[in-house]
Amino acid sequence: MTESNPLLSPGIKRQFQIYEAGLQGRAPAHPISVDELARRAEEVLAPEAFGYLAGGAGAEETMRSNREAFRRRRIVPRMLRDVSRRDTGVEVLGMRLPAPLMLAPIGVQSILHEQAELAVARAAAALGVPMILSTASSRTIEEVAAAMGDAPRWFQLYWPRSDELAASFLRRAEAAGYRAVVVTLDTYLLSWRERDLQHAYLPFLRGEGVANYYSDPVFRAEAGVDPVREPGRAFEHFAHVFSDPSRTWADLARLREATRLPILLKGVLHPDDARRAVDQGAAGVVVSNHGGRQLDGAVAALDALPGVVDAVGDRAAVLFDGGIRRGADVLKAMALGARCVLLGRPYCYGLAVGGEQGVRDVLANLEADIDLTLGLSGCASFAELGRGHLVESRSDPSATVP
Ligand SMILES: Cc1cc2nc3c(=O)[nH]c(=O)nc-3n(C[C@H](O)[C@H](O)[C@H](O)COP(=O)(O)O)c2cc1C
Ligand SMILES: O=C(O)C(=O)c1ccccc1
Repeated sequence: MTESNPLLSPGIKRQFQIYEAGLQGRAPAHPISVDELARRAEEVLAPEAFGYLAGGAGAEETMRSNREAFRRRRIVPRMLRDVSRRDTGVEVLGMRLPAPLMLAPIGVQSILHEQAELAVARAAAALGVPMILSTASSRTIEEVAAAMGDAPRWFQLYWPRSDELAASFLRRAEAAGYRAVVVTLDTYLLSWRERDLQHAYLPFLRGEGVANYYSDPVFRAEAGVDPVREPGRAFEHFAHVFSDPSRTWADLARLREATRLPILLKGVLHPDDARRAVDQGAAGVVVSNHGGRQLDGAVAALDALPGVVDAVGDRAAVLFDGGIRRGADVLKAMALGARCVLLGRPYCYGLAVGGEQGVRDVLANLEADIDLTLGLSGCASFAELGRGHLVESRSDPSATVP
């Protein structure tokens, strides 16, 4: 009955679904709280896989500060503003999204679930949430596209040492219907990750996350070996070609020439870098510190957002990731000027615990929470939201001194 009422918003529908199931004695299949879901993921995953997923660089200060920056900001809601009909939709690079949400590129998902990126792709397609597929995925560009039909998808590029290999990845992504390229800039070196070092665990060394490389004709030609017959030598070439720390802004023009797709640069934190990205033709930037997994000590992603938004203005889209866990986080990032946010670890916890259904539940719950949070802030759409809806408290009220 509640399902068919057209006046009910997605948030209210989801609440009723869950409460009505409760009347029939059925509890939600998966934890509603992302923190609880992470604890469940820790139970089902091998310790080294969970450590890889949940961990960050160094002392994990930046990872923690991503969350702390959200806690420091509080919403000041407005009253009596007729929010009976709400629209959580936004437009990103000409694409209409039901909510300001996309799936962040996350590599090597085979360490989390047997269906890996295919389960995530199906969940994303079902909910209309665009997926950004990692270069380091465990399933290929083409396999993931086939699992998505015509649902929206972007491709994340780890910019390899070889321009020919980069061009080949971009050709494959174009041919497989990916509509934009997100070039990740912050991973030209692998950071010092203490959990992974303690477990002596690196997924690639175990043959994970190399599917797009080993299936690529240019990679195979350049490696000069058949990855199936000589996995050791193929891996050596992968390690050599994966990234190039000597790259500079001057290289960007060549990358742009290699594709017709719009390019976004991910890992931008400084306003001058954002300006430079846009000056050189980027369609957007993703304000991100890689979920605190790269430079420990780096600024919290949310603290970097307003400066980048001011530098870019309306010349390009500013996307955001790092620490998004619930609707209020999405609202705060949007209030500071993000066009939309990328969700990282939470959907992977859902994948680990419940496969495709686990990811669907995470997304449906978050979309519901976004709808209700927008309404309770006194806004009928994100166009009504601005910096005036936030205050910053001087210190984190829940911070603890260890
Ligand atoms: C296990 C793991 C793998 C990741 N792999 C990639 C990747 O292949 N490419 C990329 O651009 N970012 C990658 N990231 C970073 C995410 O895209 C994103 O920036 C980050 O997870 C956002 O923070 P959150 O997890 O707090 O939401 C990875 C993150 C995690 C946790
Ligand atoms: O682990 C990561 O954070 C990450 O970005 C990555 C890098 C290379 C391959 C797979 C994932």
